Amino acid sequence: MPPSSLRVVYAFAREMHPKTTDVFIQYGTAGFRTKASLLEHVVYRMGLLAVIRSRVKNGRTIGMMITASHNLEPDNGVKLIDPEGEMLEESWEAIATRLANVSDNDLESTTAEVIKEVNADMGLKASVFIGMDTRYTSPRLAAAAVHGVMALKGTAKEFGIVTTPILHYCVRCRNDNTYGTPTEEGQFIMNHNHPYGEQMPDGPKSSRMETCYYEKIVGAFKNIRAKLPVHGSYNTTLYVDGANGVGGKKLNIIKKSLDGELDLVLYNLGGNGGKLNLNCGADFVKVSQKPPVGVEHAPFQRVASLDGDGDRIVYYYLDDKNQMNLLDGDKIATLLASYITELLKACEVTELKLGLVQTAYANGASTRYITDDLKVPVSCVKTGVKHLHHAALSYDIGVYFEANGHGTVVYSELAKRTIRKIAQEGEPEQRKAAQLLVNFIDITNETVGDAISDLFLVETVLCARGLSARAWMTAYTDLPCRQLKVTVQDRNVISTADAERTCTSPEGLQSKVDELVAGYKSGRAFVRPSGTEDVVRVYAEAETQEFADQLATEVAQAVYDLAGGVGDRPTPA
Ligand SMILES: CC(=O)N[C@H]1[C@@H](OP(=O)(O)O)O[C@H](CO)[C@@H](O)[C@@H]1O
Ligand SMILES: [Mg+2]
Repeated sequence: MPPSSLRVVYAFAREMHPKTTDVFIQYGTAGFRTKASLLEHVVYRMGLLAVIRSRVKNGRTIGMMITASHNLEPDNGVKLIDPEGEMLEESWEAIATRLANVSDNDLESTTAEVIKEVNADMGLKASVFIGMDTRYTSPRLAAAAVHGVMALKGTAKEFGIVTTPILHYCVRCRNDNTYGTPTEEGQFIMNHNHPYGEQMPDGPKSSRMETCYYEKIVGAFKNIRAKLPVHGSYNTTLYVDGANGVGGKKLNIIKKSLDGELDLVLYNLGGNGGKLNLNCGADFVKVSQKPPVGVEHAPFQRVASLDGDGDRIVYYYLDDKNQMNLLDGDKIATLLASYITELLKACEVTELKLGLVQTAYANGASTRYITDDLKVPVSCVKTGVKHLHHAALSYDIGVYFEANGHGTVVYSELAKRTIRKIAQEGEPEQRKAAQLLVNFIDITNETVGDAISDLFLVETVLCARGLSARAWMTAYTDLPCRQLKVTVQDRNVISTADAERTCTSPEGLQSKVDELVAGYKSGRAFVRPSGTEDVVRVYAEAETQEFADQLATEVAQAVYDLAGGVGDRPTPA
């Protein structure tokens, strides 16, 4: 691209999306995330970067999702999606941070430098898919994204309000039509064809694109249900907390096509003044260990709680003493892994290696259960789905979940080929199990953790085993745990190693944590800087809730003292 063309980049930025703040912003665990009012120039610049990335990937489609997930309404964010539907390659995060923080005056030259450094052929076509969550600031940011894409002569397609995993899925399908229906023919709310860019046909004015996603997941769910009679203590009524976000809205569309196989009773769909993620949603339920506001149910009723952008899910029920019983990402991962293992055994497949991936936040009891009872290999990686996803790809079948309910299952080509072959050519009993497994794979959104896909996977296993949530709970008993946040002057003074389980700086903090942990039976604790909030996170578990709370408070105090705490000292949990 001749240098003169880059003037458009500068002019657009100055006129429409000027940088109005000097606050430094960093591409973290989940892209950029901060107050929506500080983001417009960042999103515009990510539009530029998405085009450059698309060209480096030979014109393959890149995704841009406008969301701040489980954060409250005033926040927003943006993250890029790579061609396979995965998170942006880690080495590009620093480039994203650099481009987001340069002054408007330096934007033109920095863009040119980046293009040179990554060796992008700016003569190639470029395609970017853009989706957003339900925040009122999202449409404005999506417009900034489109402008960024157009400034570098890429083609932007807007999907409007979608869950994050729907956008990941669509990006993957656009680049690999064996995974799903090619997205060109789907529903596009709007095409922005640059006059010199790639010309994309308008899709039919139906919801074909989403139907493709729905067809994949719900179609496979209905297929599997036809083979699995409802029995035992499984009940087809499922209550759902939609966090007043996009996931509940999409389930409301799906609900009508379920033909009674699953009776979804939906709450917190965003109407009636319900505020996004406020005292509801998967993150609130997991961290506070309290039921969400706005959901009414009888004791033992199974409830699924989604987060604001529909990529996380946890389950819970209240018992007859109104006590919270949480079935989190660890419980979901173990449920799915044990069912897949059971089906593989019935298929008589021994050559496929199944493994589970967790983070340090996984409850110690779950890790012990996986190793001792399920006898499945388990690895621990750094927080953030990209780390889990990559580790899971090293298995033929990799099950990964963060304790907060973000996860999925990935299957290698060998695993899929092997299972499909048995489904067609195996002995009758093997064939039956393999056919269930084929449907199970189809329900899965392998690109990223997906609350909707995970919901149907969980419901499948519970139905197949005739389990109530109460019976599912008995697989193992969680160690009581507590999470706290500490505000410090600069959270980057904390460095960690060993999948974030050991703190390597500031000096003395880890030995203090070790000393505190040693005072508790079944005690475990660690600290790490958050990648999405300006805080240090503290995690502790111990034999009783009282001890877990106490240990967490003591560790939080150590962080405050040794890592430059600001504001109020941590108060007892
Ligand atoms: C303890 C915890 O739940 N951390 C979350 C949170 O990251 P932090 O880096 O801890 O802020 O947001 C991430 C993005 O949603 C998610 O991947 C991660 O698991
Ligand atoms: Mg989310």
